[in-house]
Amino acid sequence: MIKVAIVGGTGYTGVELLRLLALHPHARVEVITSRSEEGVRVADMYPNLREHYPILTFSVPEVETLTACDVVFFATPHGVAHSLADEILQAGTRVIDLSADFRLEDSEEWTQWYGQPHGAPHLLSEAVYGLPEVNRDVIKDARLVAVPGCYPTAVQLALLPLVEQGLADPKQIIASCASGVSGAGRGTKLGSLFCEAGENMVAYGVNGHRHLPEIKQGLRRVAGKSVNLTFVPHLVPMIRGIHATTYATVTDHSVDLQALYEQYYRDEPFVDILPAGVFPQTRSVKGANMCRIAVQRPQNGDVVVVMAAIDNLVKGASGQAVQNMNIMFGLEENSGLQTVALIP
Ligand SMILES: NC(=O)C1=CN([C@@H]2O[C@H](COP(=O)(O)OP(=O)(O)OC[C@H]3O[C@@H](n4cnc5c(N)ncnc54)[C@H](OP(=O)(O)O)[C@@H]3O)[C@@H](O)[C@H]2O)C=CC1
Ligand SMILES: CC(=O)N[C@@H](CCC(=O)OP(=O)(O)O)C(=O)O
Repeated sequence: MIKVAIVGGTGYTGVELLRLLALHPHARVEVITSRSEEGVRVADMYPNLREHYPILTFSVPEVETLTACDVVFFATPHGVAHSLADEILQAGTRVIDLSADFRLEDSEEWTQWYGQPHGAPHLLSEAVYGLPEVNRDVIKDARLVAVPGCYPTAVQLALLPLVEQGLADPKQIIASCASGVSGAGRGTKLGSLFCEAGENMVAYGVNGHRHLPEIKQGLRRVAGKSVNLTFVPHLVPMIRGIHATTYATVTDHSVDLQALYEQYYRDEPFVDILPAGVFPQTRSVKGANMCRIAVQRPQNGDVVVVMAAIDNLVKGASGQAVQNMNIMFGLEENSGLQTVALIP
């Protein structure tokens, strides 16, 4: 059994890790941290988990308690993994970070977007970007994995085949995305209140969202050159879900894009290319570690529209984190991830 510690267990991605790992055949959560709920049993805070974690209790442990585990997940705000990752890695325990601390390869760019100094720039060269569809071979041997953000997961999976094959004009790619409110985390925020977000749709970060450099970095790595991306996120009245609609100008009209996408993702357990004319719905991935994608070139014109839907807390965070753990520990990639989406 892989011994797991979760730092930040009371947040939405933390409890989603608990849900997925509860049924994982080869991993057991031994330590779960929280400063605000120290001493409270998981079973008392999250009644859906009662029978799975009857005695596990939130704690504020010494770092030695974390390093007694095989892997530590960080489900914390930016900056927390910076301060602890080095010591944990030095003790021989692996780190899977759900925050953005190790996603950008350039520490100065990170500082510019996250508004604080990078706390562990010396670890960036070994951090592996945990998008298995691109980096599976490197993830296998990684000690430190940076799990992609939710929007970056959806947008990159939507665009990878086009960009890698040089079929999208890099001068102008657009991603218009919508997120459920759980994307903002569990902390009290005015914009997450029911009366604010419950019946409303609003764009934000239009002048520059911190996921923009992450998506551009990922696309640049597969394209071998920079892409000019316009990224506009929206908050919509859902609890979970990301829907990405991406637009690109096609450079070669002779390519059968449906066939390209089916071929590109044919061996991917967690990417589903929908049949032509069927479009992804967020409810078709709710609770599941799955990205459903549709590709369409309206009226056979110059523009291709690629749509992707994920659950921000699963393929957009905790499910992808468990997928990374499975790869790092040589397990079946779908261990503990065979959940079926909830409709309605
Ligand atoms: N929500 C989402 O859809 C996604 C989130 N992410 C990223 O995952 C991370 C967690 O997100 P989410 O679960 O939504 O966040 P939440 O705000 O819901 O939870 C944050 C957790 O971190 C703990 N925490 C806060 N500050 C510290 C600290 N200084 N030291 C230790 N623990 C701390 C909190 O517990 P306590 O205060 O009790 O210690 C809480 O358990 C973030 O970096 C987020 O950006 C990534 C993809 C998707
Ligand atoms: C709705 C909402 O507020 N979403 C968050 C993104 C959540 C996420 O995936 O981001 P990180 O892991 O990079 O923090 C936002 O726009 O900042």
